[in-house]
Amino acid sequence: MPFLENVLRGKRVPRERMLEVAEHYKHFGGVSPINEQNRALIAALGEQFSRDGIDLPIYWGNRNWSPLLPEALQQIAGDGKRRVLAFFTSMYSSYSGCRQYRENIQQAQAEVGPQAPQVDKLRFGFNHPGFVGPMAENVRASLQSLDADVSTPVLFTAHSIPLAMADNCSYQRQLEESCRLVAESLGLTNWQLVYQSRSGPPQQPWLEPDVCDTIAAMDDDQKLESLVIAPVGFISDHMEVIYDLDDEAATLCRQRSIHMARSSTVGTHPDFVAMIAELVRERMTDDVPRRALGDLGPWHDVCPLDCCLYKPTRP
Ligand SMILES: CC1=C(CCC(=O)O)c2cc3nc(cc4[nH]c(cc5[nH]c(cc1n2)c(C)c5CCC(=O)O)c(CCC(=O)O)c4C)C(CCC(=O)O)=C3C
Ligand SMILES: [Fe+2]
Repeated sequence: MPFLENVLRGKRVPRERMLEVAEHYKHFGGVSPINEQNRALIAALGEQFSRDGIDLPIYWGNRNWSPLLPEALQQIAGDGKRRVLAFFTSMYSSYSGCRQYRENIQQAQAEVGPQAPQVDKLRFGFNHPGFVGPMAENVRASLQSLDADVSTPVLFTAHSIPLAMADNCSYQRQLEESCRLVAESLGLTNWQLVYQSRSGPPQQPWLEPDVCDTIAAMDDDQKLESLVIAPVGFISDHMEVIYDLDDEAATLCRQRSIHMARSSTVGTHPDFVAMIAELVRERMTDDVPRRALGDLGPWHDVCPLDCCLYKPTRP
């Protein structure tokens, strides 16, 4: 509950929703797997840095639970470091995944005071071969586990956000691009981007369609035999994946006798870990090419002033 209170402070999300989500966490002993997953990613990245000859320490700061961002910046300052590169654990631009983290960093810098390091964020990786490649590999593995071919429906999922948030960022455009790149690399013929984990009040419009609504509609329309759900909007199998997909969506599929396979997120896939190191190297020297697949090109290093603006309307 204290974690959820932090997440939702000042947000337009009903209290009943918070209590409902607390139940999701209680299914897993009241603990999110995300901290453990971030520890694993940091360990893998440390090994990658050694292999790549990148002699930099790695720190970790969360927005809503310890280890918190101000503690991390304090530690960095205490170690005498003046400049930091920040990897955000989201591949996409939105207020939640971009601007809010930048605001959190500024607040943490203010807390630490004049000794606080300068922080530069790395570009988003939604169209990087080190993200698209592993995602495609995981979708292929799901198809194989179902003994299914490329005409099997694949639902790519991402966290829904309020339309008022989506209007001021490139979230949907980047997601569509990731999905298209994964789909084209595998030759998928029946895929769609849908959304999950919406949490606002019903009268507030959020990105649609919802994953479960889509499964029900597709199955009503034309009986579904098998289905792949690929959570392209996340980088680890945290609560939104293991509850909202592996429990809720999986239950719906079981009730309707649909064979469903949920693709793994990229997690600590070696190519993804190597991507993070590459994004770091890009910013250390001028001779590292900025790799990006598809039409949108490498995303910006420095956010423009109006990047991912969002003024939540209070209830
Ligand atoms: C875009 C996006 C990502 C993807 C990008 C990224 O990864 O950053 C993401 C990831 C995550 N969201 C997470 C958890 C939660 N998100 C909530 C609520 C919200 N998420 C939002 C957006 C996003 N969320 C929004 C617009 C809200 C409404 C409140 C607000 O405007 O801020 C709530 C409150 C309860 C609820 O209503 O669901 C919880 C508990 C966890 C941790 C899971 C774990 O613990 O394992 C992760 C990785
Ligand atoms: Fe969230």
